[in-house]
Amino acid sequence: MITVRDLTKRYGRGKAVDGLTFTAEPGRVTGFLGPNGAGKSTTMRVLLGLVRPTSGEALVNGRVYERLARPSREVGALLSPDAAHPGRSARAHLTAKAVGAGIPRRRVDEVLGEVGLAEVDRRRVGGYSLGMRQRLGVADALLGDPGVLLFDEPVNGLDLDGVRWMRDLTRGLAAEGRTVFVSSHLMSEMEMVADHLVVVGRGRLIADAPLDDVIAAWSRKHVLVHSPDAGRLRERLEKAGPGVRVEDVSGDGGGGAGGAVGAERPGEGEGTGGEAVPGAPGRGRAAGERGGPAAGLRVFGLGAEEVGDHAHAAGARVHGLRVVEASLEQAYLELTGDAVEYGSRAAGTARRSAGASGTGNGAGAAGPASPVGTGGTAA
Ligand SMILES: Nc1ncnc2c1ncn2[C@@H]1O[C@H](COP(=O)(O)OP(=O)(O)OP(=O)(O)O)[C@@H](O)[C@H]1O
Repeated sequence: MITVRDLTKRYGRGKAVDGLTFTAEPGRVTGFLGPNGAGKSTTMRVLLGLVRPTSGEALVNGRVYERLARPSREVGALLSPDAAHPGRSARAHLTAKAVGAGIPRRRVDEVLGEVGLAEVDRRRVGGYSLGMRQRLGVADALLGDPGVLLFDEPVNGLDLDGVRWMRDLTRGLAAEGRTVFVSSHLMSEMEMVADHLVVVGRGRLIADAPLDDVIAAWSRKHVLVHSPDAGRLRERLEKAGPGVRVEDVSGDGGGGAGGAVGAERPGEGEGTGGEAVPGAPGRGRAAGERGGPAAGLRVFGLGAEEVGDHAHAAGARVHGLRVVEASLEQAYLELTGDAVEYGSRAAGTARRSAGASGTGNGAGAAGPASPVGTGGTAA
């Protein structure tokens, strides 16, 4: 179990971690997600006693690292693939650590087998590929058979096989009842591996909730429709039933925390299979082909066919219509839109226009507008 309470770490004037509170429970993979510089590594380093917090605490099994009786039996960590000396063999590295920590030598053979390095255990680590060094880092973390595991960006630089292997291993460790805490800036990877997410930006908590809740609450499936007759269409849709809700895409920056639109994401939109929608927020509206500009509506609670039928019945021209699926990537961009330390201005603008403002900088974690707060889940 990991408990982080009101943790702050200051470097000079800046705060790498700023009042962070969350827990990571046994038996599940807790994804620690955030853009570069969000404070993930610093939090892990505080947990491991490598960095002293400015205030607050970070506990493993209820204790600060220095107070753990046998630390390597309680917590194992993969912080970097380069933790072992390049001149040593994997076996020598692990044996030295086992001897130092009072761990039986047979455990070295077990972990070498577990990570698939048994055949190359006497080769110098300097000749290992990144994937092999990452496996050695995992063997190191598992050596004391700890109940808590911290993996900092474990799939960075791994090929597909390595990513799959790491994913299976991570899930397997949680299935054994361990607390598995994995950092990543790759939302797609987290979607595959995490049960629960702690999302941070600029050192502050943005969300702390089960993965499915983050996706559902922040990135609801909806239909995006663009029409030069949006007013008429909106009127019609609003009468379609109590479960139907319509938001204006333009104007207020997306109508709240609801939905980023696929076309708003960097690298997406124009040119993706001809489904680009004119008038994506932040870029101004494209003029309608006939008549006035096409305005965008997000329609929650109806399918694409129904929206199309309503448009037809209302006599509203449709210039674009597509289903926006819920995805973690989309949710992540919404959540961290204002919390990106470095990033292109255009991307940041697009994200903010997707409704992230007001949820970034930690405000959303506790604010009443946030459906993915710490309140319900981090007790
Ligand atoms: N030793 C240090 N001295 C000064 N600033 C630091 C130090 N370590 C981290 N920082 C700063 O603290 C902030 C958080 O860094 P941290 O490495 O914890 O973020 P991260 O979420 O792990 O990012 P990344 O995904 O890029 O590794 C960054 O702005 C970083 O520059």
